[in-house]
Amino acid sequence: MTTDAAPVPLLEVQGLTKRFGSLVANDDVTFTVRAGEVHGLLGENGAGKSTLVKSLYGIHQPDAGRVVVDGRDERIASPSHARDLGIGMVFQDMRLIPALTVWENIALQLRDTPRVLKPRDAQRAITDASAHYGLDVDPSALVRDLSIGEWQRAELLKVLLAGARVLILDEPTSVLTPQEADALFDVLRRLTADGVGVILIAHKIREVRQIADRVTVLRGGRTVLADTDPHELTDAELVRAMVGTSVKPVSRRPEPTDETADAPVVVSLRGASVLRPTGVLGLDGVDLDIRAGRILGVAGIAGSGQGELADLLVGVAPLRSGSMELPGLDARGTTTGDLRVAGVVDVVANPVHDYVVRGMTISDHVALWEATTAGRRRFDVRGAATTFARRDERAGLRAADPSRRLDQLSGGNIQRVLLTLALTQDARLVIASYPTRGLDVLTTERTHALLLEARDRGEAVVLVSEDLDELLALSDEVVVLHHGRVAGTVPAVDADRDRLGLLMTEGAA
Ligand SMILES: Nc1ncnc2c1ncn2[C@@H]1O[C@H](COP(=O)(O)OP(=O)(O)OP(=O)(O)O)[C@@H](O)[C@H]1O
Repeated sequence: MTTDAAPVPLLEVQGLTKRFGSLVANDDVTFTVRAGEVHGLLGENGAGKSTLVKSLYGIHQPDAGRVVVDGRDERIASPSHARDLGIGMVFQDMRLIPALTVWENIALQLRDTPRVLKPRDAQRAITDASAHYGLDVDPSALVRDLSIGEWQRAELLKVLLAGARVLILDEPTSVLTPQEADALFDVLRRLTADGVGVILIAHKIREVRQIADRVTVLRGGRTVLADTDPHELTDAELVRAMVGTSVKPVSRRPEPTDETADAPVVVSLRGASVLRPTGVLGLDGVDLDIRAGRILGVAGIAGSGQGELADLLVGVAPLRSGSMELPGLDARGTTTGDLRVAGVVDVVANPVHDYVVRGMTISDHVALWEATTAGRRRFDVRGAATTFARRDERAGLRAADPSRRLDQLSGGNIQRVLLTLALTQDARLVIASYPTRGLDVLTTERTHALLLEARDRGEAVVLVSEDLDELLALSDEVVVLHHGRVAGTVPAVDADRDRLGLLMTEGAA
């Protein structure tokens, strides 16, 4: 894709430094994006990737350094200024307005939005762009009714129609199924063929290999590898650049056995149905036995009932019909509080929204966790730092200092705190929804090991994930959900990507 590359880079960063108080999040960073390339921005959790792109999108103001756009020095004052300069960004937490249609959302951000919108013109522009880039989405659909993949495509269209020539994507695949991720990469190839420069924040080496033309690696806020063709490096060299040391071989589970297939049932669902807030059935007549000492993988395309299943098991969503028996849990009832005290631990799918309390430190969260899992009303904030240090040592996820505010940590570092608490809890049942989303390579490995350790201690683990490799590597069996129903339960020995993929998309035969 470099044949039509412009001689002047689309974007150049020199010596960029950004501090938050005494913390230096970006330290003398160098970074270049050329027309027609996908530039992978890599690094461990907390390395400074999001901070860098937020400076490029005008959300943060750097303390030092130059940002050169199309050969001109710019001080990017705000996101709208960035958009005027042709820089667009798609966020992890996508930012469309759910109550509006796709075209209304897009029209709101077009450069020359007229005072009176002409729906037909706007819809035609969107349909043309959808066809050109292969971004399939219905302009008249309400955003709240879209799947995550469609939502992301709508977001991309919005950014492209606003005139982006530098497109920033912050971990776009973390919410996508493998098929959706492949489709997104096809779109990125079309964009680069048109001369767009893409900045892609990514954690998975496989994806970097699949799509990135060049990579830059940040470590501890500094550029440790600039502007490099990833094909010149081995996987081990790439990971070493990110983490700074050699990496131990990947931990793989031993061959799955059926020794625990008859282990005691911890929770049993029969004909379990759960309503979504919109009033439609999210989970529809599900039969499932969750057993001690086993990992039950849950697969499905986004919105197939995974969320409702997790919510039911942790007491957030009530049963509409059917039954939930808890023979292996000494629970007084099925409220969230009862279940937590009985040893049900929840790694929520979206910690930033559903776990983090704004303004509170890690210690505060630890005290809250300890109190609710013990069914106490008293919060021991003073003892929390010590407790957390013990858990951190046991988990080995290198969580941040407990005096820091949780809402000020990077996404991956928030996840590490939650995992450190959840996977050192000695629980009865762990519901882990997308536990490695947003985690760097090493932390993902360690989290996998912790889930296997929990299983080997006899905990029942329900692992919800869109990463089929992860499900296949860890699960003893995989249940596939399709439109809220069980499309099939496949023992790990018989499971492969094709079989799971077919059940996910087609349902039961
Ligand atoms: N608004 C803020 N206030 C204080 N510290 C911040 C703020 N935003 C980021 N940081 C800190 O800056 C450092 C870099 O964070 P950043 O989010 O850029 O990392 P990242 O590489 O994107 O990580 P991840 O892969 O986990 O998303 C971290 O130590 C983070 O806690």
